[in-house]
Amino acid sequence: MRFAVVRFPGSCDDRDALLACSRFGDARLVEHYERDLGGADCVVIPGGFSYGDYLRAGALAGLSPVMAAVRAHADRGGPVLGICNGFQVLCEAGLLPGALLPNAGLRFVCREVEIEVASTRSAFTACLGQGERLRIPVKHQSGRYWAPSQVLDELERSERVVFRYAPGHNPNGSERDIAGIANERGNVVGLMPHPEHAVDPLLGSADGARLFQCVARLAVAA
Ligand SMILES: NC(=O)CC[C@H](N)C(=O)O
Repeated sequence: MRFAVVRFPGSCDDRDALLACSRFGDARLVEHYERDLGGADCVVIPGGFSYGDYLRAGALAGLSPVMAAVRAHADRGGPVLGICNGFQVLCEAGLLPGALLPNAGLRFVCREVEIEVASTRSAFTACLGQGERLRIPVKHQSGRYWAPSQVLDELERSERVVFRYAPGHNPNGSERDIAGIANERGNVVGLMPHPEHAVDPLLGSADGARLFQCVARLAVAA
């Protein structure tokens, strides 16, 4: 599998994302000004503070030239994973519904949390167990997932809530404990926790590696 990790000015987790992807395939950086993805099979939009989070986190990155290529890739059914700032970018670009608002406590949170696999109907969770718990760190100031209640109902009904914070682990006040969601086809996933920071027991957890492993395994099976 060929992974493309998209980098914007202010991205800061691109190196960890490259490391995580390189365990399961080839991984290369694609810059925000590029207009094609170099034949990548899977796109990862990493965490950080793209464009300094000016205007709203992810808003300016969502307008970058590279996002047209990401959108075309997603429209073809290609897998896209947005992590933290990447999730914010995907929401701002309209590839995922809803928005990431400032944390309920109005503080930056940086800690390990437990999340549960709420749906296996996505390219990154199809190989995981329903209800399975993963230990993964969060670090953000605008991580409170919000969408109108009809949208939340529809996300739940169509099994597009992919990850939930385990009881007592919601760090930001996200609606319905939502930690990650998917688009209708299940090929585009965004989540606030950072699987790329949890890919080795030396880091405290290797649970995050399973998302990258899953998408690579599906590609081999296809
Ligand atoms: N770790 C990150 O990706 C940070 C996300 C984001 N810019 C925030 O703090 O809200």
